[in-house]
Amino acid sequence: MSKAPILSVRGLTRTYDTAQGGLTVLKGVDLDVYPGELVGLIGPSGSGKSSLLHAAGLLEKPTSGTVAIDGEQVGDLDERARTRLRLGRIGFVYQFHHLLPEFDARDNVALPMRIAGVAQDEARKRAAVTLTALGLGERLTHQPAQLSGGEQQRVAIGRALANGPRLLLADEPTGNLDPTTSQSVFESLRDLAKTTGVAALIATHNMELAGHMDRVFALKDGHLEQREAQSHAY
Ligand SMILES: Nc1ncnc2c1ncn2[C@@H]1O[C@H](COP(=O)(O)OP(=O)(O)OP(=O)(O)O)[C@@H](O)[C@H]1O
Repeated sequence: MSKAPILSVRGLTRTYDTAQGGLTVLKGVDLDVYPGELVGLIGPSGSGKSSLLHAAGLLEKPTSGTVAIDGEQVGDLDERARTRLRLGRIGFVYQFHHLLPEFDARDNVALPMRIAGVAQDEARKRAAVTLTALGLGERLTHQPAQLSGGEQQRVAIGRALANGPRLLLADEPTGNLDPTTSQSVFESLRDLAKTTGVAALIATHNMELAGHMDRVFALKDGHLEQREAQSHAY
């Protein structure tokens, strides 16, 4: 691939202190994710997928190794700079959407823009455009409880993309959805990655979805092993 990677991880290790001593879950992970690319991260429960996402998303510092976002090494940044980078350049999608129940769909998506300093009218306008692209143009003023699970997860994707991030990190984004809904939420995510050029790293237990990503890596004994993405059209 000719373009520079958006996420570049080198020699990443992560050891947790536990009552039984140090538990090393990542033992030297190298990974590049490129613009517009969807990379699947698979592995059994406890293999370290979330640990890798948290380090890549600057939520936690690795024990050793480096993380670069858009070529910028983040290891030496102070907490304030990391927070700014996270807000502006990284979007997160979780298994459970964590939407604010008292906010409607549009305001949930507008919120990260408001935090980044965008005026309310403008933030709402942009949120409406994003939600319309996600097929929710008719649901802008619905609160999360008035939306289906798949719709809620689409709002969560819209919120993750609100500030035009370069990197999207998703932890089981379709984990609590039925297969058909899960497929259509994944397709929305894939379309957005392709149109916006965001680089996406997606942890999943769903092998069917993993097969539709551009590349797939399995975490095994603390290391990444590339797997063949058996891509076939839906
Ligand atoms: N803060 C922590 N302190 C101690 N151990 C931890 C901590 N966080 C995670 N672990 C352990 O590290 C291992 C990897 O956890 P992680 O959440 O990264 O796995 P995962 O692959 O995302 O699992 P799952 O698919 O179940 O979400 C697990 O054995 C977990 O118990």
